[in-house]
Amino acid sequence: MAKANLTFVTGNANKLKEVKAILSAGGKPIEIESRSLDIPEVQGTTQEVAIAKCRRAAELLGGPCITEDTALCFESLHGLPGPYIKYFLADLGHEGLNTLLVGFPTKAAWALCTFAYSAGPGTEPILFEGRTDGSIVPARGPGIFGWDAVFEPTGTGLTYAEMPTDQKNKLSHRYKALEKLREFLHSLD
Ligand SMILES: O=c1nc[nH]c2c1ncn2[C@H]1C[C@H](O)[C@@H](COP(=O)(O)OP(=O)(O)OP(=O)(O)O)O1
Ligand SMILES: [Mg+2]
Repeated sequence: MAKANLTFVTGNANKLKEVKAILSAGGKPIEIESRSLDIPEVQGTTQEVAIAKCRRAAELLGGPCITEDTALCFESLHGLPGPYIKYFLADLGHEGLNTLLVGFPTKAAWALCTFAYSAGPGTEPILFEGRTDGSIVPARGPGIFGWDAVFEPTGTGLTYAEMPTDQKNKLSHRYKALEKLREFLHSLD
C-alpha cells in the first residue's frame, strides 16, 4: 500500500494536530494526508458509528482512508454520552457535563478513541480502539480542545487540558488507539 495515499478524514483541527504529533513522536513513521469531509454521523454503538463514517469517507474519497471517533463515557450513565459527547458538550458546556453527574456516587469516566481503516470503497472498515480511564471534574486548564478541561485521567492529578502536550499524547485514548493502527499499517508493508 502506498502510505502517502492514505487520507485521514476529520474536520477537527485539534484532533489532526494530536494525530500528527503522536505519529511523528516515535516508532516507524506513517505518512498521512488530511481532508475535511462533511459526513453525517449515524446513531448507534461507538463501533457502528465508526464503521459507518469510515465506509462513507472511503466512498467519497474513492480510496483508502482512516477516520477517528471519540467518545466520552460516564460510568454512572452506563457509558453515555459516549459517541454523542459532541452534542452534549456543545449544548451543556463543561459545567453542564459536571451537573449531569450531581447526585451520582461516582464521577468515573473513560475516554474511548476508535480509529477506522478502510482499504477503499466497498471494503469493510477495521477498527482500532484505545481507552483511558479517569473522572469528570470541574474545569481546570485551558479550554482549547473539547472536554479536555473536565477529564482527569486516573493517577495523574491533572486534567488533559493541564498536561503538557507530550504527556497527554503518551497516555491518551488517541495515543493507545494510534499505536494499534500504526502496528497494523506497518504489517501491510
Ligand atoms: O482528546 C480529546 N479531548 C477533548 N475533546 C475531544 C478529544 N477528542 C475529541 N474531542 C471532542 C470533539 C468532539 O466534540 C467530540 C468527539 O466527536 P467526534 O465526532 O469524534 O469529533 P469531531 O466531529 O470534532 O471531528 P471529526 O470530523 O473527526 O468527526 O469530542
Ligand atoms: Mg464528528
